[in-house]
Amino acid sequence: MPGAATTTAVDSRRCTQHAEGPATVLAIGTANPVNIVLQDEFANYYFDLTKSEHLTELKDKMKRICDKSGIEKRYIHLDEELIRSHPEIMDKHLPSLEARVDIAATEVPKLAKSAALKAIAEWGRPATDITHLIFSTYSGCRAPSADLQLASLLGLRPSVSRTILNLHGCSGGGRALQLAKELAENNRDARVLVACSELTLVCFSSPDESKIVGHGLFGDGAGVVIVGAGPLVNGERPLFEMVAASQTMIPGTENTLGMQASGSGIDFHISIQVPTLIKNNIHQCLLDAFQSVGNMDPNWNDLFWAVHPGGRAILDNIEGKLELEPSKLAASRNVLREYGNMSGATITFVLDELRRRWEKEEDEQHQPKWGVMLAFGPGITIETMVLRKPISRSLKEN
Ligand SMILES: CC(=O)CC(=O)SCCNC(=O)CCNC(=O)[C@H](O)C(C)(C)COP(=O)(O)OP(=O)(O)OC[C@H]1O[C@@H](n2cnc3c(N)ncnc32)[C@H](O)[C@@H]1OP(=O)(O)O
Repeated sequence: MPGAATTTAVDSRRCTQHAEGPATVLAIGTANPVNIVLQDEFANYYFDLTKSEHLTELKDKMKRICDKSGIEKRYIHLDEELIRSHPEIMDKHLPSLEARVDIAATEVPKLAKSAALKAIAEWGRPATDITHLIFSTYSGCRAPSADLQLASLLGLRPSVSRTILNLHGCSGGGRALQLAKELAENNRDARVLVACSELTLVCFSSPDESKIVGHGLFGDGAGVVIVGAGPLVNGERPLFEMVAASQTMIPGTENTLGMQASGSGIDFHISIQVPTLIKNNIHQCLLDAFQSVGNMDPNWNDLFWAVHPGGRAILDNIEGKLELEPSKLAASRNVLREYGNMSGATITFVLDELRRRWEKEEDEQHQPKWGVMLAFGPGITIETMVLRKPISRSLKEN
């Protein structure tokens, strides 16, 4: 009977639809715009660009922030030429959201494509083998959105299962990676392309006391990670095992970190309390994460660390609170120094930096086996993922 045959097929599919192994990161690619701004020249560059030289106190404050930021350079798509063709971006009294969204609609997926091509090349399989796409950005204000654009730019199959995450801010990368883990483990043979692409263009504005810290820290970049669970196929190489992931928010902090669309672009707010709030809550958050995998009393210095470098003070506070050796946050500090805070894309750069450091180290035996990834965003939301270095790189041939 056709009905019985269908039921049998559905039941049998339910038994076999899950992956055999844990989700793993299989490849990472990153990209930045070509325009580089040096941090020790940023105050002059920014106040000149925005014709705000007369705001001397604010400019001095920007210099102090830049000096203490731990950043050496940032990549910023917005340059003088773009501003000349869109003067409304500089004038908060003129509507500019439409112009910003128009530019971002092209540039955000384009930057993601550059990162994705590198990740796909490392992965070694055709782009048409991607089954799921998750795109995270704070620049999206239209549909169809950047996920569809990227799928077309990469020639993904029309049936690729797409999800767009919008305005998760700096925790967007962490959120997207958790979703990728769930998809990979629950859908046999799924290969999930996670793309995070961020351009400060949508929130760029002339100097303003309330946004000065963001303008002093944020940069542009895109990171792409390909995630898949076993059985891995010939050529696939696991970089990180994604052991367990969780999201939590710090109660009562809804108004401390946020973004909102306005006529003149995306407005943002970053409270001076953010580093302290993270410091006060990080220990319990980590204990919960490690207890969920049966490790009741982890030694934090035995782990490797991939922490979103939201700002130098956030890294300092985490290091101090957990009494971490200075080397533990070296990958995060290096990414902060070389790129600034690229919001949701930053965590992919940190993972990339970590694995590159491992590749250069000769003494693989003494590298930590377990690690943790942390990303922070509006809420304040903390995305945590317990990671593990893949036990074996020997793969199942097919
Ligand atoms: C958007 C998202 O989704 C998630 C994110 O990642 S949001 C970004 C998260 N990042 C942060 O919250 C920034 C963390 N802060 C820092 O890294 C550091 O405070 C800093 C680099 C900005 C300054 O370094 P510091 O060691 O604290 O120096 P400090 O001398 O205390 O501060 C320098 C100036 O910055 C000001 N400042 C620091 N944080 C500020 C904030 N959030 N807003 C406004 N001003 C701020 C201070 O008041 C001080 O001003 P004055 O010099 O006029 O007194």
